[in-house]
Amino acid sequence: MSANPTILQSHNLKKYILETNVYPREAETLKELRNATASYPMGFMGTAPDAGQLMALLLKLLNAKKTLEVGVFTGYSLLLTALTIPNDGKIIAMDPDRKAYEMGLPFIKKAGVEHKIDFIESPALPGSNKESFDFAFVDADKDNYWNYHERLLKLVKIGGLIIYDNTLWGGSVVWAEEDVPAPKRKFRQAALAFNKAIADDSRVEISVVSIGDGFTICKRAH
Ligand SMILES: C[S@@+](CC[C@H](N)C(=O)[O-])C[C@H]1O[C@@H](n2cnc3c(N)ncnc32)[C@H](O)[C@@H]1O
Ligand SMILES: O=c1cc(-c2ccc(O)cc2)oc2c(O)c(O)ccc12
Repeated sequence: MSANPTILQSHNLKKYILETNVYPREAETLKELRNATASYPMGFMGTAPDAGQLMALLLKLLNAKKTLEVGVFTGYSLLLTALTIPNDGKIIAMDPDRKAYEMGLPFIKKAGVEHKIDFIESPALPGSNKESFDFAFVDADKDNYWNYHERLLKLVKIGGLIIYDNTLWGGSVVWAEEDVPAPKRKFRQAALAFNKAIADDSRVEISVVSIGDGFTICKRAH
């Protein structure tokens, strides 16, 4: 897996998509946050901008107002969501790493969307089981995705969406185990198990999209 993971077959094709259709439409504050994150430790973990563009489109299609985010880091996906939902929308965002969130906070403030964010400095998941969210984005500890899924199916409304990031884990889901760098094997196994389980889950309609590091988009069916 490279420092800038892509599962598209061609780096040139990815560059073309970014330069032609993604960067020209990316909000200035998001661009600034992305650039600042690039020199932050583990900066490569930020959600890919092309995947973010798809997420914004889905948020708009859904008219999402109340959302949940598990795994904030410096806040690329958080700022993107805050810029996309209406002015009276709310995002509950959970991450034990307040320092990374605070690195991105000036960009959130500059964008004028801080009032939409309720940052919880804690590992997920929230205590409540009340179903009320239109949308959830999960981009945290990959070996916990199934636990998040079970919980989110109680928290997201019927018809709502859940997106899981990194479900193709740098494309390594189709590699031989011995070709995967040892530190990456645990989350590869987690992605393999998650992808198999979600395929069998009739509570959701799904699409696995080879964008960013792999997005699994789930619509709660019942
Ligand atoms: C890949 S980064 C998130 C990237 C973010 N979506 C973005 O666009 O910049 C993963 C984050 O998950 C957080 N994390 C790890 N375990 C977690 C947990 N149990 N609950 C919530 N967040 C967690 C880490 O602290 C890290 O900031
Ligand atoms: O290399 C990574 C690592 C993570 C990661 C590790 C441990 C956690 O508790 C959470 C996240 O996440 C990544 C990620 O989301 C990404 O898009 C690329 C690389 C990594």
